[in-house]
Amino acid sequence: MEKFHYINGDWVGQDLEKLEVNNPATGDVVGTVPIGGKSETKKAIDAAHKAFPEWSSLTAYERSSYLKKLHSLMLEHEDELAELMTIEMGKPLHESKGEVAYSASFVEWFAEEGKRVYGRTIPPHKEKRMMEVRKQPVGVVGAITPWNFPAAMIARKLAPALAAGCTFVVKPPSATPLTAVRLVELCEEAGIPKGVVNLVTGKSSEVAGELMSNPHVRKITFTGSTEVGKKLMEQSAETVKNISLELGGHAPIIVLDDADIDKAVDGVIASKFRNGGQTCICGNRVYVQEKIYDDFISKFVNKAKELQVGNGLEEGTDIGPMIDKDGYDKVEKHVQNAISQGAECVLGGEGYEENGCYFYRPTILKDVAPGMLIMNEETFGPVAPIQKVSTDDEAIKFANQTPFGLAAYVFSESVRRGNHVVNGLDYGIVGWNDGVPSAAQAPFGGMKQSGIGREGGHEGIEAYLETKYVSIGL
Ligand SMILES: NC(=O)C1=CN([C@@H]2O[C@H](COP(=O)(O)OP(=O)(O)OC[C@H]3O[C@@H](n4cnc5c(N)ncnc54)[C@H](OP(=O)(O)O)[C@@H]3O)[C@@H](O)[C@H]2O)C=CC1
Ligand SMILES: O=C(O)CCCC(=O)O
Repeated sequence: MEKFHYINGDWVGQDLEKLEVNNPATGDVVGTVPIGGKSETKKAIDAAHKAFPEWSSLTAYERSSYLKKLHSLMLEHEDELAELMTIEMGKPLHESKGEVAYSASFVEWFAEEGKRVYGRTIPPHKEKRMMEVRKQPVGVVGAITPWNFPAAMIARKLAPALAAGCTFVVKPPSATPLTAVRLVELCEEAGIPKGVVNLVTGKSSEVAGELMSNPHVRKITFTGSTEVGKKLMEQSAETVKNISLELGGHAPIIVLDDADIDKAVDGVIASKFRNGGQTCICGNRVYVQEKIYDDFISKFVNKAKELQVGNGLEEGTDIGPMIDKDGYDKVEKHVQNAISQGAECVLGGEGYEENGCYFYRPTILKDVAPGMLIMNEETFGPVAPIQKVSTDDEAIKFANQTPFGLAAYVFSESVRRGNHVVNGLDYGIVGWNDGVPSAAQAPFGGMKQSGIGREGGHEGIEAYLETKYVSIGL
């Protein structure tokens, strides 16, 4: 499968050197994309800049109808998009299907939300004066996206940007560019005018370098590691760009002793093992109160041991491959570090290599301590470390111990105790008796070093709007 750049409505880059895309479950080459650099990115930005006046002057209703067409096309192509995603990223096919529907839900939500970009009037402090607040699109948007959600992380940036009247240049990840290109093909099929959506694949230092330094780009939206996010924040200072960052997480899961244990086990499995643990809001560590500690662990192990590891295309697979060897090595390092410092492995604890591809078995560690690597650094793999805690306040203290603040979870049947924990958590998203809180209509994003800004919900379109205050003398 040969795919290309999409710049100003043309598929280009046929003459450039190609990057091979591998299936992480088999090692097979499944496609190629061009290795673009500064000059291709500049052309894409110029096209987006040129398309901006016309696109931004359409009515919200006109932009909405393009997005609705895109939404229908995504659902029409659900099976094909899902298969492509599994082939290049590895997640089980049923999760890929879920991701296509999830991605389409952002397009649908923002097709409607664009119609609700309201300004306001302010009571003046003087006679013969009108004061009003208007909203306008921020301008050309540069989006840099990660491999773990190849479709959703583009859709939840592209849809609000386009709905707000912005034009768009996306740099997808090198590991999973094919799904991104297919989505952009559907944008073309939906009739979105040329120059409004552009895509450049290639060297992140060069493509992102141009996006960050080009003065025509007014907004950068990034999902990925905290390390790269910090670099982008520094680089955005030069041209003072509006920036949204959705960065790493280290989600704590607190299971209080009044929790419904079966419900908690299901919630922890859903949170922890979705996408093989390669999700920024996945539970990274579990705190369980002493009274239910042994009972919870035994039920958790019994359920988790049924999870099947393998090729995501095969029926029955629950956990696909790790994205690459670096991802696998990080998981192995965290597990070994915990065991060497006294944690007990009660399930899994190892992975395997097959044809140069890396798989990790669902793993549960008990009696983990706060100082271990796994309790502090993002693991991004199918490992659940469990620490025993006594009081609710002790659980809150440990939950807040890292510099991350994206998602956290609490399982409790008590309104008073659950609410106390929710209030104490320094996190942008909290699932209370809910292991999968994400939804297009809700704000998604983190506090502390997990990022800046929110995607989804009304906040998700605000991120692509400027506020203009107008004072009118009458
Ligand atoms: N918040 C989240 O959802 C995610 C968190 N992570 C965390 O990050 C770890 C590493 O994953 P990784 O894929 O390397 O994440 P990165 O942050 O490196 O990659 C995310 C995106 O940023 C691009 N990128 C990489 N380096 C730069 C740079 N210097 N300047 C601008 N853009 C850059 C990548 O491009 P390219 O692919 O071409 O290098 C990709 O498009 C994971 O193990 C996980 O802990 C990872 C992915 C998502
Ligand atoms: O950044 C991620 O890891 C993707 C988040 C998936 C979700 O929206 O739940």
